Amino acid sequence: MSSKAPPSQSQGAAKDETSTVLRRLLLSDGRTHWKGYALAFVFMGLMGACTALLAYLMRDAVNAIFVAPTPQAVWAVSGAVMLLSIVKGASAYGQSITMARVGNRIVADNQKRAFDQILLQDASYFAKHHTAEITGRFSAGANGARGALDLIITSIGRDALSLIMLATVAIVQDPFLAVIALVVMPTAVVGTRKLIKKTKSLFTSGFRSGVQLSSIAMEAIQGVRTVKAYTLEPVMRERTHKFIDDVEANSNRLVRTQAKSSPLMETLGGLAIGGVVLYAGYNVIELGRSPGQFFSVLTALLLAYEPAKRLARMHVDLASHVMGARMLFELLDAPSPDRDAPGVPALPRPRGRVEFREVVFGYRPGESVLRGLDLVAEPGQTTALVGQSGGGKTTIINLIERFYDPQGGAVLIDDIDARSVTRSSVRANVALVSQDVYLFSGTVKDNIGFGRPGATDEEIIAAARAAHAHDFIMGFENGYDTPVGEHGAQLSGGQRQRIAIARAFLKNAPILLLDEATAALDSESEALVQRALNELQHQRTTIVIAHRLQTVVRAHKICVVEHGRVVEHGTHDELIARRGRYYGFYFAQFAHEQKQQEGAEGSADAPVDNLGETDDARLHA
Ligand SMILES: Nc1ncnc2c1ncn2[C@@H]1O[C@H](COP(=O)(O)OP(=O)(O)OP(=O)(O)O)[C@@H](O)[C@H]1O
Repeated sequence: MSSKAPPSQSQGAAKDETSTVLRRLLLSDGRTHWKGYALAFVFMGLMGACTALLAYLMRDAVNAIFVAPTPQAVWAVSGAVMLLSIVKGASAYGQSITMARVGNRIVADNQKRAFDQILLQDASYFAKHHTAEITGRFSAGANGARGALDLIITSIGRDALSLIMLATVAIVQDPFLAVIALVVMPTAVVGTRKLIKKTKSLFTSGFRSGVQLSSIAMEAIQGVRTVKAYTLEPVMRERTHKFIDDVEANSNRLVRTQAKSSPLMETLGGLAIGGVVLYAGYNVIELGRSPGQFFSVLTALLLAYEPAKRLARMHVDLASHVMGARMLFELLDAPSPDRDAPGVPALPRPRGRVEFREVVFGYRPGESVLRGLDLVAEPGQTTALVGQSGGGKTTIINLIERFYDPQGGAVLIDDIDARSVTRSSVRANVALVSQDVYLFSGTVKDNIGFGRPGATDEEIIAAARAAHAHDFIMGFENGYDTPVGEHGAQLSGGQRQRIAIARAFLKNAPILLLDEATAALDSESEALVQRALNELQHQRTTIVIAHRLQTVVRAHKICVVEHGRVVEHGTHDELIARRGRYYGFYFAQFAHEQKQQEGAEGSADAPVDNLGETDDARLHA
């Protein structure tokens, strides 16, 4: 199947797209900042007028010096030239300051809008799009919007205005000479259409390779421990260098394409000036006319050269900005699935009963992960989810947090369908502590404080004490003001966990979700974290995912989740007595741990805590 549209159609579409993007930019950011742009326009008009007057004065300057030398005239002309230059310089300053301020504001506004929109995306969006692509759109988009508006305003305000005024000077001085100048401009614009198309496609492929480059560089940096541990440096270097080369080659192609409009202008400009010299020479030498006129037109032409060149390639330069702005609009126009419908009430603080009623859910169409799952977690009790890997335990947690909504059945909190209340009110009543603790750059205090923005220092310290984190925090030289490093890199796994638990203490939500919170810790850290967790669970509805069954034997209820259903539930003793799936898991794990303790060869590599890897035959032994 060919993806290429017929040339005329695609050209039409590209033109349409450009004008749609520009219209939208002018009506949104352009309209918002019209006062700033109007001021910049005034400065640009002044600059154009000064430029034109300078060209005009060339006639009097030449005549006052060479044709009929008069000291007073020379003084007058040079004074006027100086004055005009001062006004022009001041206007140029005013114009660039105004444009920069407006431009920076547009970038800032659009980045805010884009970021807010990113936050309104749901978990599936982040699963589909790489972080580098999202951040790339975020910055390229905002800068594209600014660049496109900048270019249009300066092209019209500065270049077109200067050009018109200079053309007027040329016409006033010598209409015939002016005609030569006026022929140049439109001719120079012809032939840029192809360049525009090429620029757009190069911009898009450049953006793509840029995103790929940032993503692999980002991954290599974030996963630097794995890279070093597996001596993957050469592989990473090769992959990254290849993308860097691609980006470089693409940038060179883009510059070459955009620069192609210059030689055209260069040639035409030269021809025009040559023509003017010939005509003027004939007039002065053969017909005895004053050279002042000729110099004035020549100056006007020379001064018109740069703005004309910029105008001639404006369309080509605009193309990449338009593509950037389009990316921004695509992001801003994306649906906001994580936004609540207007008028949806908030969930009142619940007692914390969580019920899954025949819940059906899949991440991808046609692939059910939860298949009519029923589950009840009673208020104030601990309910453990155990079962094979991929059975759907984390998915259950994702649905309670409303990271996703079920496609069938309902998740109820105190008998209220979670979909009928705002997402933020559901999340405000749920605290999640998982194996991968995410710490933000900032201090220990900031990170605990995220549990409840606005909490006082005393409350933060109390939460840290409850999480058995206070002592190690006070052991740091700067105590609570110690920076945690990127992603908490300056803390140990157990310390990060306890900060996360302190955050959950501070949040004080009635529902607590623990997703294998102690799985990654050594036994010493685990004991401390477990103590903190036990205290955190007190009087809260706790749903805990655990692969290490020892950690959940005291749970009020244990549910075995398999293939998206609860296949067995009860207390540890009940399930052991039943001799079903749980019984098999438990004894297989118990036997495995004992074997490990005895130092049995070969068993150390087998996963202790991953029920999915356990042999079924052994389970039922
Ligand atoms: N974002 C996602 N997109 C598509 N499929 C997903 C996504 N997250 C999970 N899955 C799939 O859903 C199924 C259930 O995953 P889930 O993480 O809930 O299992 P789990 O019981 O928690 O497993 P484990 O014990 O290994 O953590 C798996 O088959 C997994 O591949």
